[in-house]
Amino acid sequence: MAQTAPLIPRLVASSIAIANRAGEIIRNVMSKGDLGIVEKTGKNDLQTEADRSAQRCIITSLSKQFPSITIIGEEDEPSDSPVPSDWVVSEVDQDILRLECPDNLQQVSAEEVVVWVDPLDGTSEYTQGLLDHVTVLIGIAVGNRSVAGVIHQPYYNYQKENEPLGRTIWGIRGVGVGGFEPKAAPEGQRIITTTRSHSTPEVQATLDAMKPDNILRVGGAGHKVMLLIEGKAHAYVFASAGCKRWDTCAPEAILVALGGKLTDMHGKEYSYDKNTPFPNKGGVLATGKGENHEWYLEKVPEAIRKKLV
Ligand SMILES: O=P(O)(O)O[C@H]1[C@H](O)[C@@H](O)[C@H](OP(=O)(O)O)[C@@H](O)[C@H]1O
Ligand SMILES: [Mg+2]
Ligand SMILES: [Mg+2]
Ligand SMILES: [Mg+2]
Repeated sequence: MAQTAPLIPRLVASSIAIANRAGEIIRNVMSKGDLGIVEKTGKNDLQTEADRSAQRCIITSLSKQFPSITIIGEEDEPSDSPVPSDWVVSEVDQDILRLECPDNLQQVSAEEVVVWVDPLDGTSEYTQGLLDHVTVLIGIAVGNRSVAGVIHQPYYNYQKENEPLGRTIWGIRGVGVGGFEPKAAPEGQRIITTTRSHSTPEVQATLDAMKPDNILRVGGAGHKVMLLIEGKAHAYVFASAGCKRWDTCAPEAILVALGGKLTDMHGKEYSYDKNTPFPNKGGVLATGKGENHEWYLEKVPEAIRKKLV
């Protein structure tokens, strides 16, 4: 079966198993208690042993299984960093291989594929114990479009007894989503999710212009999109640079597979081409299925929009 399925479902099937292993590694680092925190260049921009190890697991496993694809990971890691053999995943999720693949994804070649890896999204929150903000993101692009994605939540259910710890959700444009129950956000309200640690006067002014009933300030790009697809928020609004392609590639594919949308503050979709610069300089506007994306775009103050280029 694995040999006969097209490349994109095979990549998703492998990414699910790999993201699960990365999640175990992230939990193990936390349990051992030595996070090995390094400060990177930006505000609240940290890297831990969990980010480094999870990325090694993901990139080594993906490149062994798919030697000709391009893989771009968030963390700068020496290519000869040691990778224990039990971090190299060869399992695949068999259910994904049985899915019907749409015509436009049938013939994709490995050379057209770019995989954007955020081994641990929500690192600051991880170091602060806000564990439900943490995700592992594996986004799959063909050419410049995000077409499929996997979001793993290593700490899903961590405060519940007798419930399985962690879960993995996936989405493929034109196929659908799995691993969770999609839900619409409540009618007659406007709930917006945004940054908890990178706010600016422009970010706040944009939120104010949208007159939300409630603002959910949480960490992690993956976590914020999860709030949209599980019906806890109507829009994710971040009128600032700072987010990167590996933050949005996987969430965008899952959101779009469900009928939502993710663009910059000009309404333009981001390119996920292998040569594209990493920063999402135009900000992030993501809306759930049935939301009027244009309405949110129109509310962005013009002076703020102009700065986001
Ligand atoms: O993978 P990390 O570095 O944890 O990813 C960051 C994002 O780059 C950043 O945009 C998010 O900012 P906000 O939460 O302030 O929106 C941050 O949470 C992480 O996801
Ligand atoms: Mg980071
Ligand atoms: Mg991230
Ligand atoms: Mg990260």
